[in-house]
Amino acid sequence: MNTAPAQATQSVHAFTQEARDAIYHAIFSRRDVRGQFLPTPVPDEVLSRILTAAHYAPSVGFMQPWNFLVVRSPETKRRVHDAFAKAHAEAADMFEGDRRAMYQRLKLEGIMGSPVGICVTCDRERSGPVVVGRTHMKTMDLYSSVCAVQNLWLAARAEGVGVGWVSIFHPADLQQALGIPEGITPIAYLCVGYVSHFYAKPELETAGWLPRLSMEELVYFEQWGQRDDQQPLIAHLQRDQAAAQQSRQAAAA
Ligand SMILES: Cc1cc2c(cc1C)N(C[C@H](O)[C@H](O)[C@H](O)COP(=O)(O)O)c1[nH]c(=O)[nH]c(=O)c1N2
Repeated sequence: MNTAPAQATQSVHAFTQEARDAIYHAIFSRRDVRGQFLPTPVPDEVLSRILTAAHYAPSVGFMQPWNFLVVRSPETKRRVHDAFAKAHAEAADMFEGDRRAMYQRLKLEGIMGSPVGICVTCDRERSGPVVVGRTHMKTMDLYSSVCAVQNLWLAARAEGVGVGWVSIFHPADLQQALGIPEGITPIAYLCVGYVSHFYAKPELETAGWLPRLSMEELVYFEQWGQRDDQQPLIAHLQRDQAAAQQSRQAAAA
């Protein structure tokens, strides 16, 4: 992907081309990993870098509402897996016909197979009831913890470590499995570990569950729903999405 802006608009603050390429490479080759985990332990120095990256995420009112609960024991993982299995069986019944059969064939977790689990949480009371930026949109603290997850996910990809997000739980069951008190919201249970390979495409895309959407369908101008193919931005988006597709294939090869 040609990530370099035209020379005239190059910011003096921009990273070098090599550094920018590395960032985009992490973004486009990051995958949700469910099944290719290796038993190789993730060294603490690597885990520490990944968790520190998570902690440097943006947060509403600088609330930093997250905690990171590291799970290594098979007994704890088993409890988490039991909670998943219950919700997963219920989830299958929510899909109809062919979709149900297809859902049942999907692998949607790597809880026992990954060496480390990390539960990212949100403490909604962390900095008191009135938070800068959360005064009117109350879920901003939850989104902040999600930002931490994304930082963690990208840092892990750069370290060659796979991450798989599991969200098929009754939250109360996950809380019970991990001893998380009622006032703390579980945001993500992440399966973390080295992998044999990263797939080029999302597994749900490969399975035919859903395709990747085109950028030009998603970008509106001035008013909701207003598309404009004549905007020069659209041609750039088409080129960059095509390049992103190619770069992920090259990365997988
Ligand atoms: C909030 C949230 C929750 C979940 C996910 C993601 C996110 C953002 N994903 C992963 C999801 O299926 C995956 O990101 C998409 O299919 C796109 O694939 P890549 O992440 O690009 O590989 C996910 N995957 C899975 O196997 N079991 C799950 O329960 C979940 N839950």
